[in-house]
Amino acid sequence: MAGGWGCPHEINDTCSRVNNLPCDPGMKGCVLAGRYVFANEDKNIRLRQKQAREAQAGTQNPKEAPMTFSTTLAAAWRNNNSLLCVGLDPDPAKFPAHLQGQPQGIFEFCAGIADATADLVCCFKPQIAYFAARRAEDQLEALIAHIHEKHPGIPVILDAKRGDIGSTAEQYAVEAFERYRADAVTINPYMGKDSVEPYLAYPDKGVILLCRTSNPGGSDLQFLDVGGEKLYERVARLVVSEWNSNGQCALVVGATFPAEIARVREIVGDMPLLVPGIGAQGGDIEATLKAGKTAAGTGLMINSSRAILYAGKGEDYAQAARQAALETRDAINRWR
Ligand SMILES: O=C(O)c1cc(=O)[nH]c(=O)n1[C@@H]1O[C@H](COP(=O)(O)O)[C@@H](O)[C@H]1O
Repeated sequence: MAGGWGCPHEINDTCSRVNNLPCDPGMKGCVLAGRYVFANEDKNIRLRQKQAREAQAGTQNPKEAPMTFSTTLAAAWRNNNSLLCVGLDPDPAKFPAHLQGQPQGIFEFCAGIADATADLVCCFKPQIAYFAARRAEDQLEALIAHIHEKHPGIPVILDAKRGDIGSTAEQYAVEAFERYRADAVTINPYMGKDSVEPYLAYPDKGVILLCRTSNPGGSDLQFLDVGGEKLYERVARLVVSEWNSNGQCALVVGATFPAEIARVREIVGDMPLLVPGIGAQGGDIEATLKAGKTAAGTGLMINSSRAILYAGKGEDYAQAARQAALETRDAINRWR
């Protein structure tokens, strides 16, 4: 017998998609990642899953207008002819004088950068710590809403690097996707599949897992041998073979380690890679492209934050950022 109000699962059955939580007909639906899923919402989830699979295979029906992270990213790669991700890491100490001490200065600074570069990027990546450290979460919310409204084809990745047990991860997923309305979020895979499932339960959203990070200390754990392979290789294999059933996953691989970019590309096929580490961290653009581009010349979100944000120090900071973004996009495109 089906649950109340058209719940697609059986009463007292379990929802196999997330944590085997029990169906709850009394709540008019079944429990999914702490939310209640109604029959029509469930249908939408199935439709979006189908669209994501078709977009990956290139067989989507244009009339169905798929709106997943993967399809929006693929369209931005194409429409803006760009693999550049501009990272929004606002540090007020580096702001131009006219924005220093302004109550909405963080929003103003980042919105200025976004408006000046939106036609040159494939995505934006705000780093949550820069906002939270200054009690500016409301400005982060406003910034993401601003980007959605003014630049609707450009996906926003919330860089939060979350990772916790399932029940807590459910709250982080609500924070990223429902509070901030991000299109994707960065996640630490260290606690395993059940810690990632609450994010995967949003099949139209991107889940970007740390694999081979750009910092020197990344080698402390990610380079450990685990039964004949390196830990980062195991992460890549797990994600592509077991976690990516909705086609919504991507991996972080630093531009500072091109040999590992090549190895990850070998393991994951065409899965998108978020590649931070060019610009301020000194990663090499040519080596990154040679190691990481797909056969179609895409597959990468190459992040630069400080080198673009602080290219200029005056009132024309956004124009200076645009010039830096343009040069970086073109330097990337030279090797596609
Ligand atoms: O997940 C990330 O974005 C990330 C992963 C990584 O391995 N290395 C890394 O630098 N990042 C982030 O990418 C951005 C790099 O900034 P810049 O070095 O200024 O370009 C920062 O927001 C970092 O938090």
